[in-house]
Amino acid sequence: MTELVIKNLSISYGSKNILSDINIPAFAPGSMVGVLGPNGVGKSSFLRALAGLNKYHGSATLNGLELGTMAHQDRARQVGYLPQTLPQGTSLVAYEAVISACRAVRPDLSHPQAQKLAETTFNELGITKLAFQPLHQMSGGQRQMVGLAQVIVRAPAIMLLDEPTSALDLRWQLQVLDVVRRIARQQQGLALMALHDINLALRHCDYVVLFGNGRVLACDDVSRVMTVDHLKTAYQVDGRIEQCSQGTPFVIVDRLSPTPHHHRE
Ligand SMILES: Nc1ncnc2c1ncn2[C@@H]1O[C@H](COP(=O)(O)OP(=O)(O)OP(=O)(O)O)[C@@H](O)[C@H]1O
Repeated sequence: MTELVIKNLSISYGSKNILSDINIPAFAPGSMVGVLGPNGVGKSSFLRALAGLNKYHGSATLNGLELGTMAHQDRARQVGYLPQTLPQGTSLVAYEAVISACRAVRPDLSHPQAQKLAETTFNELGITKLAFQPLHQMSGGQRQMVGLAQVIVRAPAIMLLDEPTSALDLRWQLQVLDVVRRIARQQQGLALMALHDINLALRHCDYVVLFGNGRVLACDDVSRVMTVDHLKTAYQVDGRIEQCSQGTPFVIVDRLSPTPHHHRE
């Protein structure tokens, strides 16, 4: 059971307000949640706040515990965060990096158990070929997948993934989102993912939180969240919401909106 409840949350840097009045009711456990919105709206800041890396006002509780003040070790166990840009990496090989991520927060596992878990995770993500490659010799996409493996082995209640597919080609985007979905379902946890590709989000998420103009424009079931108005308000584009032959909504962008809404600084 994983319950994330966000009430009157706001995030600012100094006197600069980024997001305010964020109220998000609990999502059904096992859900994939897309965090969408234009560049600079605050998606990363929001995920970082939930990960305990940015201060916030208001409340964000995980199973009743305030994320901002949770003990470091508890948060490391409960909250898995994948940053947007991963460090260049060390000369550690992927397998070692994943095992040490696991051992850091799961003293419950013996070394052989951690090894087994790392192997299973590499298999599941389809990246066994990378296991013995040093991180600093990897491509951006390969490092992104190893970073995700580090999150997955920790088996957190919530995964906060900042653009987890940004460096991945089409096939790997699907592979990664399928694995994240399976894990979220199995563990009855939550995966919150900042995504730029609206159609990828509409296809893979259960819910979408859409930020625009410093607040939540919409937070709803994926089938209802995206509207022509929201596209215009959030992204200043004119577009349409169509349905593909399999019933999934998708967005077609026709043009930039002729009368752009005020752009947030
Ligand atoms: N450490 C910081 N100090 C001051 N301002 C910051 C800091 N980090 C981010 N910002 C500002 O906060 C706003 C939100 O940034 P954030 O990275 O959260 O947006 P985003 O929605 O993730 O953007 P993108 O889609 O481009 O990654 C931006 O205006 C950015 O300039």
